[in-house]
Amino acid sequence: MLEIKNLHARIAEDGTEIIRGLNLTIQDGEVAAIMGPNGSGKSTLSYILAGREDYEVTEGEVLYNGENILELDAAERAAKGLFLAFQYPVEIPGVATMQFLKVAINEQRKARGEEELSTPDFIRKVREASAELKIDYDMLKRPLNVGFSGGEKKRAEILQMALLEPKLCVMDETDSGLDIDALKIVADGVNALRAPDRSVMVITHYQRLLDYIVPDTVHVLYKGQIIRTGGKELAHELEANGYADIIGEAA
Ligand SMILES: Nc1ncnc2c1ncn2[C@@H]1O[C@H](COP(=O)(O)OP(=O)(O)OP(=O)(O)O)[C@@H](O)[C@H]1O
Repeated sequence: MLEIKNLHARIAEDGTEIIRGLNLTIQDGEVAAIMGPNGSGKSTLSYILAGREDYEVTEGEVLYNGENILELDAAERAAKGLFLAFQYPVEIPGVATMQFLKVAINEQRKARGEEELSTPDFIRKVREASAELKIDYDMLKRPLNVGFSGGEKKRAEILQMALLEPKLCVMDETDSGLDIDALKIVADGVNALRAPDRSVMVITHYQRLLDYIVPDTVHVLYKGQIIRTGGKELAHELEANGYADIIGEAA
C-alpha cells in the first residue's frame, strides 16, 4: 500500500513549492488514475516518488508498505519494486536497449538477493514480452530510445515495466504520442500486469486511456493537492465538463 501524507515539496533550485499538502492512498491491486490541469504537479509527484533529486520534500511522508521511501535513493526504491514510466523517456546513446534491460533486471535481482538471470533466460523473457507488446526485436539492438518514435519510446517503457515486474507502477502520460493501435497494445500490456499485489498510478489527461485501463479510483490533482477523489465515472465527468466546477467547489 502506498500512503502519501500531507506531502509538501519544492523545486530545489529556486524553492518554488509545487506539491502543497497532498494526501493520497493507493491500495495493493488498485489502479488509480491521476488527472488534473496542466502544471498542477502530476509529473512532479511522479518524480518525487521515483527519487529525483531536483525536488526537496519539506513536509509529510510517503510510506510504501509502511516504510518511508523518501529516505531511500532512487535505486533502492526501484529494488523495492517502484517503477516510473516517464512522460518523456530519456535517450541513452551508446547503450543498446538489450544491454540496458539486462543490467536493469539483474541489478534489481541482486539488490533483492536473487540470482542473476542467465543470458538464454533473459533473451527468452525479452522475446516473449516484446512479442506481446508488438515491439520489433531488432529495435532492441539499437541504443535505448535513440531515434525511437514517440510511440516506440512509450512501448519500450512498458517493455521495461513488464520485464522488471514492479510492485508499484507510476505511469506518466503513457498514452501521449500513441496511435490508436499502440494505445490498445500498451493498455493490454498494463492490464496483463494487474495483480492483487501490484498497484498502478496512471497519470493521464484523457478519459480515452481509461476506457482501456479501467481505474478503480480517479483523483484530481490541482495546485499540488488532491481536490477530488471518485470512481471511474469521475473521469467521464471531467471529460464532459472540464475542471472548472470541481476547482470552484474546492476553492
Ligand atoms: N525543475 C523545475 N523548474 C522549474 N519549474 C518546475 C520544475 N519542475 C516543475 N516545475 C513547475 O511546476 C509546475 C508543475 O509541473 P508538473 O510538470 O508537475 O505539472 P503537470 O501537472 O505534470 O503538468 P502537465 O499536465 O502540463 O504535464 C509547473 O508550473 C512547472 O513549470
